[in-house]
Amino acid sequence: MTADSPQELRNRQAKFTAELHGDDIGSKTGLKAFLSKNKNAQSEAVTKYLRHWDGKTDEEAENRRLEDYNEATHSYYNVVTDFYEYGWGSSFHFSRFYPGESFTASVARHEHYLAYKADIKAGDLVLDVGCGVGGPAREIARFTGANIIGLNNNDYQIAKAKYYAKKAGLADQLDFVKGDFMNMHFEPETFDKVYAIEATCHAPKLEGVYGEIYKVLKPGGVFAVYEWVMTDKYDEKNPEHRKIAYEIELGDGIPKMFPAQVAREALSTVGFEILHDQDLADNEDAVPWYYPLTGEWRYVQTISDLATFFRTSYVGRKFTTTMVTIMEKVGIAPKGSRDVTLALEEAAVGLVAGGKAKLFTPMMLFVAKKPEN
Ligand SMILES: CC(C)=CCC[C@@H](C)[C@H]1CC[C@H]2C3=C(CC[C@]12C)[C@@]1(C)CC[C@H](O)C[C@@H]1CC3
Ligand SMILES: C[S@@+](CC[C@H](N)C(=O)[O-])C[C@H]1O[C@@H](n2cnc3c(N)ncnc32)[C@H](O)[C@@H]1O
Repeated sequence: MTADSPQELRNRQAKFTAELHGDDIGSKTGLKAFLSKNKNAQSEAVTKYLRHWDGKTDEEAENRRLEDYNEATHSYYNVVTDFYEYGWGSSFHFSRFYPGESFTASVARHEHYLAYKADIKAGDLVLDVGCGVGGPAREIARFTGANIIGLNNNDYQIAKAKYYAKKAGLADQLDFVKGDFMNMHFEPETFDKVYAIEATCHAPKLEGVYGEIYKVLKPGGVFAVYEWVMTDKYDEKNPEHRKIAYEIELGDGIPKMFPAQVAREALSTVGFEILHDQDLADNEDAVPWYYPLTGEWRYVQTISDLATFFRTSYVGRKFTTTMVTIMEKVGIAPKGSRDVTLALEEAAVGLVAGGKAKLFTPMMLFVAKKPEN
C-alpha cells in the first residue's frame, strides 16, 4: 500500500469525519453526540487508535506508534472528544488550584497565565498549536483582545471550535484551521506570538513541531508552551516508571512521552532562546493538579465542582464505563466504546500515579524567544 500525500490524507480524514460524526457537529455534545455516531465508522476509529497499543514498549513497537502519529492521534480525538467534553469541559488541559478556587476559574487562570507569559497583547496575531475545541483560544481572545488562529489536525474538533466561537460572538477574533503541526502551511514569519497547551506531546519528534513554530513566528516573537514531559526523576529502565509512562501514552494517544531535557534541548536546537523554564507542578500546592482524577472528596473546592468531580472521579468513571458497556451490548452505542472508556481509565490511573510520584508533569512551562536576527 502506498502512503497518502498530505492532501490525500486531509481529504480522507475529512471524508471520514463526515461519515463518523454526521454534518450537524457543533450543536451536539456529550451523550447526544456520542449516540449519534455512525457505528461502523466509530468502531473503525477505535481500531485505528488502539491498534498500536498492544502492551509492547520495545523499539519496534514505539517506532510504529511514532510513524503513525497523525492517524493515531486523529483517531484518538475522534473517539475521546465527546468523553472529554462530558467529563471536563471545552478546555482539554490540567491546571493548578488555589484553595477555594472553582474548577472553571482555575482552568481560565492557567490560560491567562500562559497568555501573560507569552506577552500576548490586543491586536497581536497569535497561533494556538493543537487548539482542541477552542476553549483556551476563546478565553485568551477575551482576556487579551488578540486575534487567534487555532491549528488542529482533527476535523471534528475544528467544526466544534468554529461553532462555539460563533456562539460566543468571537468569530471575528478567532479562526480554526486544519493542519499537521509537524508540517505547517502558514507563510514563514506570520505570527507575533505562538502558544501550545498540552498538545505538542503528540509530536513524534519535538524538534519537528518546535522547528515549525520557530519558522512561522516573526523575529523577536515569543512561543509559550505547557508541555507534557517525564521529569528528571523518571528512569526509562525502571519497569514501574515505564508502566506509568505507557499508561499515559496509551490512554492519551501519545506516541512517546519524552523527558523534560529532550524538550529543552529541542527548543535550543531549532534556535529558540529559552526565557523561562519551570515545572509548575513542582510545588507544595495544597490541592494537586491531578485531584479531579483521584476521587478524594476532601480536595473539592466549591459546590459547583461536585458534578464535574463525580464524572472525573474513580466512581464516576466506573459508572460511565458500566453505562457505556450496557449501551454497547444492547446496540445503542457503537462497538469499541467500552474499550475507549477503559483506555481513558488507564490514562487517569497513569496520570495520577505519575503526578503523585512527580515522574510526570502536564505543565512544564517554557517561554522561548525567536531572536531578532
Ligand atoms: C491528552 C492530553 C495531552 C491532554 C488532555 C488532558 C486532560 C484534559 C485529559 C487527560 C485524561 C482525560 C480523562 C477525562 C477527561 C479529560 C482528561 C482529564 C475523563 C474524566 C472524561 C470522562 C471519562 O468518563 C473518564 C475520563 C478519564 C480521563
Ligand atoms: C489535549 S488536546 C489540547 C487542546 C487545547 N490545547 C486545549 O487545551 O483545550 C491536544 C490537541 O492537539 C491536537 N493535535 C494533536 N496532534 C496534532 C498534530 N499533529 N497537528 C495539529 N494538531 C494536533 C489534537 O487534535 C488536540 O486538539
